[in-house]
Amino acid sequence: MSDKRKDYISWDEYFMGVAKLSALRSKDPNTQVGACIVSEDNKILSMGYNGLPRGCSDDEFPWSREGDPLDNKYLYTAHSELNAILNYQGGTLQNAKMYVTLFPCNECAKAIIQAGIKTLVYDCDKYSDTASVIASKRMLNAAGVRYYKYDSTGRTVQIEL
Ligand SMILES: Nc1ccn([C@H]2C[C@H](O)[C@@H](COP(=O)(O)O)O2)c(=O)n1
Ligand SMILES: [Zn+2]
Repeated sequence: MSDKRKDYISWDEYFMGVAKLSALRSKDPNTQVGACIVSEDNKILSMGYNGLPRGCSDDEFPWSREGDPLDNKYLYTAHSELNAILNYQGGTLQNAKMYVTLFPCNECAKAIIQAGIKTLVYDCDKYSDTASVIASKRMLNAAGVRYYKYDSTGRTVQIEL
């Protein structure tokens, strides 16, 4: 009898990998974010990436970061975390875990808390100094949502698409 494979990916690598793959669907030219929601028993429940709401054309709405608020992306883009929550078609996300490639903003933190998600695993935290992320952490702490940084193994995978 042969031994089992030893170099299989861990649960964290698997789910953060799915979040990273989801991010590749984003049309945002500056920051692509992906999220993957997982049940307590490691089943994938939902995924999302940042983009425009349904019916709002990727080619007609702005992707710029600057200028008049009505002419840049910020008022229009739906964040990956919110999309993952809204994409869920099942019952409840109570006690679920979210893997996300970028630390959630304050608005997504509210949705995460209200959805009953209890654990958050994030990769990048490049906006940690902003009021949005500081407020997000304040709310997650108050609500008892545990969060920790993804501990990357540095392993790379190549997938032919
Ligand atoms: N946790 C987050 C944070 C941001 N987003 C989205 C919103 C925008 O599409 C983009 C950020 O753009 P930037 O200001 O870096 O040019 O990422 C998200 O989905 N989740
Ligand atoms: Zn957000």
